[in-house]
Amino acid sequence: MAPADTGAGPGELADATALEVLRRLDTGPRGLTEAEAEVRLARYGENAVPEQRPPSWPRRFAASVRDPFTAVLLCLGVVSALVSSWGTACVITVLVLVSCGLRSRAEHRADRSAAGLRQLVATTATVQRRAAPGATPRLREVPVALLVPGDVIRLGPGDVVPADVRLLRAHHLTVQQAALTGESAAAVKEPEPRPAVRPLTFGAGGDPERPHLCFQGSSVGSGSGTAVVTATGPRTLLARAHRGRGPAAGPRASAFDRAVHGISWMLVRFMLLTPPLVLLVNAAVRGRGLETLPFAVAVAVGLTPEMLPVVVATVLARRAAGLARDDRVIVRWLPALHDLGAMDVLCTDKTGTLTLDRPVVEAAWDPGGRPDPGVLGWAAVNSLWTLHLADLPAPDPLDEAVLDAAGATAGGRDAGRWEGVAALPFDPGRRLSTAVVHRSGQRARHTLVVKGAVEAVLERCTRVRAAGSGEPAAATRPLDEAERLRLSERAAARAAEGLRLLAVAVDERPARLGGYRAADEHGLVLVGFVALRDTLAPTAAAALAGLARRGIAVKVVTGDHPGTAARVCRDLGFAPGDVVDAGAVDALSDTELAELASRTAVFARCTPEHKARIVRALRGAGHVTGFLGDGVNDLPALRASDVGICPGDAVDVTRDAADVVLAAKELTAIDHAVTAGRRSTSALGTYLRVALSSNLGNVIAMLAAGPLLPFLPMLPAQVLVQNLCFDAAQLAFAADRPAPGVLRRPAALRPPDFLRFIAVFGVLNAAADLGIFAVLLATVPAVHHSTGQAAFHAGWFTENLITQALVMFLLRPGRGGWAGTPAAIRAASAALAVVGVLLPLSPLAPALGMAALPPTYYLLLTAVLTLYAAALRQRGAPGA
Ligand SMILES: Nc1ncnc2c1ncn2[C@@H]1O[C@H](COP(=O)(O)OP(=O)(O)OP(=O)(O)O)[C@@H](O)[C@H]1O
Ligand SMILES: [Mg+2]
Repeated sequence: MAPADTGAGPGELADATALEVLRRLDTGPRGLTEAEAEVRLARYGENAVPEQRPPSWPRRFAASVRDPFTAVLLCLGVVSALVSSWGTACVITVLVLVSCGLRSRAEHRADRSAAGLRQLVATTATVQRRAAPGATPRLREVPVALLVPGDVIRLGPGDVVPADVRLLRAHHLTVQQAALTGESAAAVKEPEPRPAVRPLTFGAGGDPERPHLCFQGSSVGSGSGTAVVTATGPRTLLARAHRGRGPAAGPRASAFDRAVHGISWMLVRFMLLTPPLVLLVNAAVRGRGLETLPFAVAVAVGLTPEMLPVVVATVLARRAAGLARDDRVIVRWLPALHDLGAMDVLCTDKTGTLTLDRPVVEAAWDPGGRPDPGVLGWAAVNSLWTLHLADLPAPDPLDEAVLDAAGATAGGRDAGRWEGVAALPFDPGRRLSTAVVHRSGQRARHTLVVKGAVEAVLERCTRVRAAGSGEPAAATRPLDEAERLRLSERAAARAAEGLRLLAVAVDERPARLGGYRAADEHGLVLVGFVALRDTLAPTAAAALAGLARRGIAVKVVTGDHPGTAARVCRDLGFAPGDVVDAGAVDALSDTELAELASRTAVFARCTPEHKARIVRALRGAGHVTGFLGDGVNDLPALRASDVGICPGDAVDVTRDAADVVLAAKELTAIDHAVTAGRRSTSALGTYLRVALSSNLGNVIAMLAAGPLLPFLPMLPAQVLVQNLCFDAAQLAFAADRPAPGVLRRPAALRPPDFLRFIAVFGVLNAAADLGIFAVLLATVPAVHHSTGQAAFHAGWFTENLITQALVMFLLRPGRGGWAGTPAAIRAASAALAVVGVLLPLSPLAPALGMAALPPTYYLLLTAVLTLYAAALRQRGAPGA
């Protein structure tokens, strides 16, 4: 029988019972058979997540047209068409088309080079399927794309909900649904439907506020659940919310966006001001009317760095493609590359990032510090039953290590004689996990078995087990403050050896019917400690050293014990200084925290919120802050950072939120990513400085020429041809290779720095132009007649192109000059100079309104250019 058509999503199933939903989907709690899943896949298609689909060509093109420069160019085009200045309108149209085309192509290329890698780190879902109708169901990881309606899946901490689902079972499940609702607080989910509290604003797609429904794109924060898939692919709520919208914007407004927007809007204002200003000056001084409008528009076009979007996209895309190819680093959206280059602080988590998170149990002791395998037995009871009862898709590495080690011991075998009643799975806020169990056949008494961070467990204990591994109630004594202190000092001493410590406590109570909550974790009896050793990530030490060389301050922010954190840092050759316990930061204001954070290298015992708050404080203090982490507890900090980085084996939600994924797991790849970021920023900065200062110089010269000359200094067509030549030559900056010195410090695009630079060199450029005006007025015969004016125009055209060619290599930072300039830029600037000299002498000259110049002009031009080059050298380029 075919399942009910799930095209309508869970809307009509919203209030149905779990059984009813399973029946309508023609499935059962044991899941589908592989054969049935295949049939359904053919029928419903793949379960593609909307934002992972690459945008189509028309969409990409449309997105590039929305750029402010393109928009202003189009406005100028419309103005030109209105005054029938068809030549200008055509040139503008060509500029827009070429710019958008080149930009789309660059982005498409970068996408393609990362696509292969994205497959490597693609998310999977844990699905329960059967080989044949009679077979037992097996849990299996399948690519998210292969899920079909009716599949039964497991959800655990760190999972991204892969499709729209209806819960069948849940244990303390919380999900974050920001992707759908924008609400960042976690929502509690449970299988019992509650009637809608408000009308279904989400139409037939279902309502994220319903507790028994989870939706594609949400992330599991804590707890676990089993659910049946109700809608996949284009039928999910997320897909429907996406429909009709362009590709999803980047995760947040980054430092790059702010910089580029700052610069863009500054220029757009200039450009909009230019035409009225040119008209006004010409009308006031020379009494010219609207006939100067085409010229005014051409000047505004000349000021526009219309190739900026292309150069940005090409530079970033080229670097991103290089990183994907050579270092297997995926830059999920291009502006993150600039932020990597600008990053001056990197906060990193410890477990799973600097260490491998494959701990091995090293010892277990009773509270007196004597070896005691019985403690491990209790820890194993906790691990086994939290795992079983909470339906976790995969065990936590700590639990896995405990179970591995206990398997061989008597305590471990003993674990099987208990039966589970309830479980409160681990969450990084509580730092505990609890299993409630009873002995086989003895249902009247429940035993709470708690394990977790030493301080978290100790503060919930009131008694200590005296000795031996017998029943918890056998021989206990009260736990007073002095003993609590002694126990935590002993634990701290072991942590300082680099061990990860867990405290284990139990309590026996009369059985009860109601469920258990975190509030029940009190009045416990401490039974002892389990110590685990984690291995350092092989590339972590080299990566930390590399970051220090790049001028990036590293801060370790971990949920682990201060002692363990300090030791791991020392083993990695990183000085921990005074480790701050994150509990102490709660009382601090944001400014106090920022001050503390700037001089602290290690924060321990951080909750996920602490990690995020530290990142926000550093950003607030003006640092471009990166965050490197792999776990669910890193998610808020990753989102709060300027650039979120995660290793390739991070949990799904973290990978989903990161801007940069290190697919090869090698942390040293961060160094290459940072270098790539700084290189691209340097190339963009050079392009902007060169393009803007010469454009500004030309505009100043044209404005000055209005009152000085009885004729226009250049015809509109000439302004546009010159502009096209500049644009073509400046595309070479996409290939810029900055000097090594540039890579030693964080590099960012800062609008105020640009303004200062552009103002100085713009004026210098205008001075050279005015110099050449004087030369031309002195050397060109009959300058008041049309032939003389054609020669004048040619003279300025030649000078403009050569000065532009000069700045292309004189204004590069670091080792500038001819020898230190990449071949592509040398070739482009030489070509520009050649065109500048030859075009006025070529057969094309009359068509463009230019005429040949007298030889004395060339002599004097050489003098002006020499002076100009000397001035450029003297002012020096930035970063030299
Ligand atoms: N499965 C677990 N059961 C009980 N306690 C746990 C479990 N996992 C971790 N803990 C305890 O909770 C503490 C905090 O864990 P959390 O996951 O927040 O950080 P972490 O893994 O120690 O470090 P990092 O933040 O560097 O990843 C751990 O140091 C450990 O003492
Ligand atoms: Mg971690």
